[in-house]
Amino acid sequence: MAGNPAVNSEPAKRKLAGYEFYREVLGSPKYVVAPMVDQSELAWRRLSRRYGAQLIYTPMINAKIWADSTNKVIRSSFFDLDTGEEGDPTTDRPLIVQFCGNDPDKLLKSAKALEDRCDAVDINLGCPQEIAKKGKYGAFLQDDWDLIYKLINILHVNLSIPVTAKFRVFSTVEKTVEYAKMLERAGAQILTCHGRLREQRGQNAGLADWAKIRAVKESVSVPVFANGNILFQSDIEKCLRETGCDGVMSAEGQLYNAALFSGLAQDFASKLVASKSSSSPSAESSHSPLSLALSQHPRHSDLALEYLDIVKSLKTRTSVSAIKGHLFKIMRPALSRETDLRERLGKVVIKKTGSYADGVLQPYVDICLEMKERMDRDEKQAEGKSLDELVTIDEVTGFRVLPHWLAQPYWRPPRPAVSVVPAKRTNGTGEDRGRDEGKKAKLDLLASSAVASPNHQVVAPVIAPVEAPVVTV
Ligand SMILES: Cc1cc2nc3c(=O)[nH]c(=O)nc-3n(C[C@H](O)[C@H](O)[C@H](O)COP(=O)(O)O)c2cc1C
Repeated sequence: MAGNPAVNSEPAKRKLAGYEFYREVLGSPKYVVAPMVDQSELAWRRLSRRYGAQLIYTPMINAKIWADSTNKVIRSSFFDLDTGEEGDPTTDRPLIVQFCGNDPDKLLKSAKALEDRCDAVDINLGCPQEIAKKGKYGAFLQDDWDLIYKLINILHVNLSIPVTAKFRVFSTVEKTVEYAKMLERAGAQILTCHGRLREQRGQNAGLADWAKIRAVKESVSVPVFANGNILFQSDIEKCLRETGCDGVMSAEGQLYNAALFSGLAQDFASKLVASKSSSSPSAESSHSPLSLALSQHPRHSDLALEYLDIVKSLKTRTSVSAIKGHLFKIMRPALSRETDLRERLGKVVIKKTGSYADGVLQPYVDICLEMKERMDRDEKQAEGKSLDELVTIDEVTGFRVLPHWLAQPYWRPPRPAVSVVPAKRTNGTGEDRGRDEGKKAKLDLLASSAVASPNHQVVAPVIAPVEAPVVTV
């Protein structure tokens, strides 16, 4: 049943709701890939599912543009209905399609067009960008609760599938909780709580506040996903424990390492470890630190080539900007040293239309193959050393840096300098940030995680792409 007793209007026909929907339709996903403009596209979703992602959101679709446009090219740049690949029941599910917008009728019209191609429709209430301010959507709806209620409720009542919502926190726990309850009353059947404020974006992104996420989880009865502060696998378990949430959603951490979730879902673990350890030069046991590292942090040039193979195999056209963006991020650990390859990657020009058959993507493939050759060379040179010997600690953040041939998170040097404050809670949030204890941070932060060592909280280790400004939508 659409069983939220607080909901005003009941949907026209029965559909699963809340935990029933979460379990029976979605399969109780814990490891979730975030909606990302130009980055959670079909090809990336295929790759991510191979590496343990259990639920994925599409990039946000502008409901006004979709509803107003009859142009097939424009529409298919958001979601390709023709090939049948997007939302395919066997290869692209579970899938949540995300929309942004501020007009209930247009939102409904757009969502109706895709309701048969996904498991739920999400509303983006978190985008803090200028473009969202101008268009009055995303986080800029945060001040208009009546409108938000209408946006959610019209989908709740009229769609055959559930509606969900992704939102940012307010400056107080009380207001955040009140807001989350309103979203639930309106009919949202899953809430994703991004633990940052609307103002925390770009260089000021800072840390997400897990305490607020926990308060949200405790105050609603629908499933809640926690979003923010996930760089390494160790952060995932910690986040689930400290927020009590049903799942963890990652955006940037997963973009830099598509294997962020690998091995976490049980049935997936054995498959992955088997395939990766067989190609491990050391042929160590699958429980050895090295093979563990390889399953969680595969060789990035392999991931890049695998991604390109997927792009080539699809009838759905992946945008050139998406491909380039992914390659820069995936191979980032080595691009800062292989500067000629970085330059070549930046200069590749591919036509913005047409199929990728017949070697159109060969310039990218060549760069990745060249990268692979160089990484194999470097790895060979390190043969005989244990992973522990190869791991270094970033001077500024104190985080682990794995060998440069392995996929791993990237964080830009924090601005201003890393600040550390005594932790009042152990949730690793930025809520109590303040005093700058300068270099002490470097010594304290030998943790393998994005969030804090037990006694201190890091402020501002935000991951950012090297080739483009940060987008925290
Ligand atoms: C490249 C990129 C594109 C994004 N696009 C969207 C989007 O379309 N919709 C949305 O709700 N959030 C979007 N976001 C925000 C993420 O979904 C997520 O809330 C945010 O990055 C915080 O998660 P993280 O700390 O794991 O990166 C985007 C983030 C990035 C990095």
